[in-house]
Amino acid sequence: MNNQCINDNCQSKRKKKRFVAQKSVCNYYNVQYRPNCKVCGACMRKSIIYFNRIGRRFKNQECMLDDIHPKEQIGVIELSDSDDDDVVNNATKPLTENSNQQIAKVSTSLNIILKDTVKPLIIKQEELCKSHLISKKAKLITRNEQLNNMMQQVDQGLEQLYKNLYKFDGQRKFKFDKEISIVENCEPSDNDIASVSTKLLPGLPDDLPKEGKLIRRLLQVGDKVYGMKHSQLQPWIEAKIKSSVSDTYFNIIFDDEEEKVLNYKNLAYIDAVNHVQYPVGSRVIAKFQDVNIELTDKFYVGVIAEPPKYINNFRYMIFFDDGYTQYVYHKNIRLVCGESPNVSDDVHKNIQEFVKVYLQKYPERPMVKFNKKQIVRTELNNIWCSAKVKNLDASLVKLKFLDIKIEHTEWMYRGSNRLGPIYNQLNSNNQDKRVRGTVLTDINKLLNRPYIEIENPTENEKSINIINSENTQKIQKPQENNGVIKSIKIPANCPKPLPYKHHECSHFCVLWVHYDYSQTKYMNVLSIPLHYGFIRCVTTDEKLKLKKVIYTTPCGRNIDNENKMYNYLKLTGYGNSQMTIDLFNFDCLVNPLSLFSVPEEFIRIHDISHEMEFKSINVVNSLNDLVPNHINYITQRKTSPGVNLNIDSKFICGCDCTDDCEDKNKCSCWQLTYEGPKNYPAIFKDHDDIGYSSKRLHKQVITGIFECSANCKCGKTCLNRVVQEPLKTSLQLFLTEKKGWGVRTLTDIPKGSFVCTYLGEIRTEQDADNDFSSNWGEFLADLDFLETVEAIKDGYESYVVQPEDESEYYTSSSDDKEFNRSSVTKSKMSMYESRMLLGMNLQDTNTKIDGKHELSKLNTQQKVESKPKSLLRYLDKDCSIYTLDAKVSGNIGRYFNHSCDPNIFIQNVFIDTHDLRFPWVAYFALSNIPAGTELAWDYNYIIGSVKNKRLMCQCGSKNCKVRLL
Ligand SMILES: C[S@@+](CC[C@H](N)C(=O)[O-])C[C@H]1O[C@@H](n2cnc3c(N)ncnc32)[C@H](O)[C@@H]1O
Repeated sequence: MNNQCINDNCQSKRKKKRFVAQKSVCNYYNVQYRPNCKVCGACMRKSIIYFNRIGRRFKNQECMLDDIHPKEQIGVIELSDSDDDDVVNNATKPLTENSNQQIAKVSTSLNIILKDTVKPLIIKQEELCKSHLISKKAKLITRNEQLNNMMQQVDQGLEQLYKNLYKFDGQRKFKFDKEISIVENCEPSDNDIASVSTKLLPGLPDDLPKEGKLIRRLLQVGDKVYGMKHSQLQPWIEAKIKSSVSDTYFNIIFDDEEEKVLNYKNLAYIDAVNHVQYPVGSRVIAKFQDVNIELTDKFYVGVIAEPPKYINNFRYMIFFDDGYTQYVYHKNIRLVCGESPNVSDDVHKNIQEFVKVYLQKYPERPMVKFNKKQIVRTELNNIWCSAKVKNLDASLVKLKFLDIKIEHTEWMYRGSNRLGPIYNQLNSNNQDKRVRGTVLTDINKLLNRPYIEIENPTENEKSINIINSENTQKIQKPQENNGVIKSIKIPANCPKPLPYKHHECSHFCVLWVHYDYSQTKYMNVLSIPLHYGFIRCVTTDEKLKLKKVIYTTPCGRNIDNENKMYNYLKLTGYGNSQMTIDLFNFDCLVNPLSLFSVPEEFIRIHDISHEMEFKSINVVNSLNDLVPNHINYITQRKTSPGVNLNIDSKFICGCDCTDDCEDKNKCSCWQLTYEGPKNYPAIFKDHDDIGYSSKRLHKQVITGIFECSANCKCGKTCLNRVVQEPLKTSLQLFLTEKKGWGVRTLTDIPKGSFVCTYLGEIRTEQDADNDFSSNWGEFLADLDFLETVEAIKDGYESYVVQPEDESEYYTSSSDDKEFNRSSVTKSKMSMYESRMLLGMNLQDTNTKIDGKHELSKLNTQQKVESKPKSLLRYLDKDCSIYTLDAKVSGNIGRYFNHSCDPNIFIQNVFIDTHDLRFPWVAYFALSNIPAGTELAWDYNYIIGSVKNKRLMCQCGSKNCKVRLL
């Protein structure tokens, strides 16, 4: 039989006598009452003393709650002192009818007595307890407020500490310690011709007159002149006017006494003009310098093609009649005494058409943009050869021809149609009704191949401005940027990291923060972890003298890189509610708390997506009252009749991964992404660089990305699911001053982040072409994935073949050499097919005139040949190209404007179908993008390709190409 005291903390000896514990005693010790419960004498006394005290208070009408109560709460305070044990014991004794009546009587009179005596006491006690609790509640509220205030102070202190670590100057820029220099987006070194404009520029030469009206003086008998003694392509010789035959014809005598009657268009003044500069288009003779053939200081006839300016070292560019182009100083140029109203009528037939078109279009000049060592297909003696860029000088390029027996190097004008890119553009420049072609990807830029750009005529002025405005530059904010960068506050009641104690991490480390992505709609994406128990700070690594980002996890661990964070998330993740790695960023130039904020009054529409996107996209107009034209906002692509898009998941393969597709070698979807680049080893050198890394994309994969899909075993947190996720970036549609509507980011976007997709209606090319409402294709984007991949093949070997000095290009490994060589041979075949045609039908104008000075075809125009045939031609009839039309139906992606200095790029991604004609079109960040910046991509429009359409570019970037179309 259990003889233990019901008080767990009973101190009395085991042998001491135990009594039956009544209900009230059990209550006092918070033990459930049972008839055989026992209590020792001491513990019973203690409870009786307590109840006596309480009873007295009750009787004296004092608040019972003011007393000291046992620590454990008492379930019931029983006022009766009836002995249940007695009741149980007595229950066995039979009661007589008489005694029953007596009990009933006593009970009634007791009830009456209790009603008269105890009830008023209970009512009083109720009142007392109520006021006691009210005053206690008030005290707790005050205390709670005090604690909240203290919490706020701590938060403010922490925030200040945070700001100090960032050195946040209120205008969002970060300041760094002096010894640290962080170079972002380095310019491509002095190889790049663009860098010429930022080099230290020379001063104005003393002998260079100002611009002004050119006046030709009349020729007098006895004047010394230069005359065309032999032919237009030979040097002009000094002579004297012997007599005038008419106003325009003169009899001249050369030094060797030979006489000739020449028109004044074949005579030039003996001295350089000194009152004004020679304008572009002036007919002149100039000293031609040719180091190769030692033929210097002789005057040849030509036309001024470019005026002297900072960027060309204050020299004139001259198109000589024999086809050469050279820079010449003012002092080495003489004005021809007369010229036709159209100066091109006077030049040699070889360059006549070229000069005519050039002067008509001037100052707009398409030129090939080169980097040193690039290889470019160039015409020489009617044959297309590979030539390597040796040097650059403003508008000229020095090329060394590679696949010819006799060494040949020459300076060429970068706009010459002997250069493959210019030639191709001229030949493919059949004007169209709408924009098309390489709209989504410019292969040449991407692969660092030479490409054409229109020279910016104001470049010269710009470079002067750069020099003069140093330090004094005051950028006036355009009105469209009517917002400020604020730093958001993480609410004080958000979980904060616990002090670190040694432990193994598991999902318990983060379970308590209750992360739920569906609740994050209004948070900056990078601030999400900071709302759920993480802290992020920037510290200086004393050893490396570099700033670095450290996250403190909810369990107090410090993590300083992406890999460790990924492992942490893996260890602590639980199901689908785990955080993904793209919510974290370890770049100290990115601030997860920055938020671009515009005054409320400029917000015209709260959400242009009508809550179809996970993030609302508000429409802001700080310029006028306009709102965007209505569009049918969509979050999935639509198809128009005739487009057979099959997104049945049965037709795509899926992976079996259960590791979030972390092991790329085991994931069959990742392998699909790797497949394309295998054909282009010279372009995709580093296998690890291809595709997503921690859900970010740092480099475009032209051969496409294949994401995991509905058919895969992997879950939502898979590393190969990026573009298919709902919109995470906080975007805003706003009215720009010169480009219509545009899109800006409200938060900092780290480099490589997925921004959003470009959605529209998929239409057949023919359907889009015939639809006049599509206009010139403003909202069309050709799904030109296949064409783009084809374009990589085309000319692939010009990227690989470096026959001149192989050592520079082949890697040291002999295996690699073999690899590259075989790819050269392979691609040469296709090159042969596609390019050799171009060499045919060229006029043979490369004849020697004077035995020394070779006639070049630098500027001569060749007959237009048909475009190289594309593989697409051989594809099935049904494999036509499709177009995304976002004019009527589209998403936020349709509003992104063009910039010549873009901050986002396009990537083709396959998700719901592996039909290569139907990629998803996705935008990714090209660099870290600060909050408040407009997002813009390079439209890659081919200038002049749309009939009757001319569009000036308003992107405002330093490298603006002036024309968009
Ligand atoms: C795809 S839409 C972009 C959204 C457009 N701004 C709007 O208001 O709907 C392309 C059009 O935007 C304008 N645009 C885009 N970038 C431009 C730029 N850099 N300069 C001038 N206009 C530009 C041109 O009118 C172009 O036809």
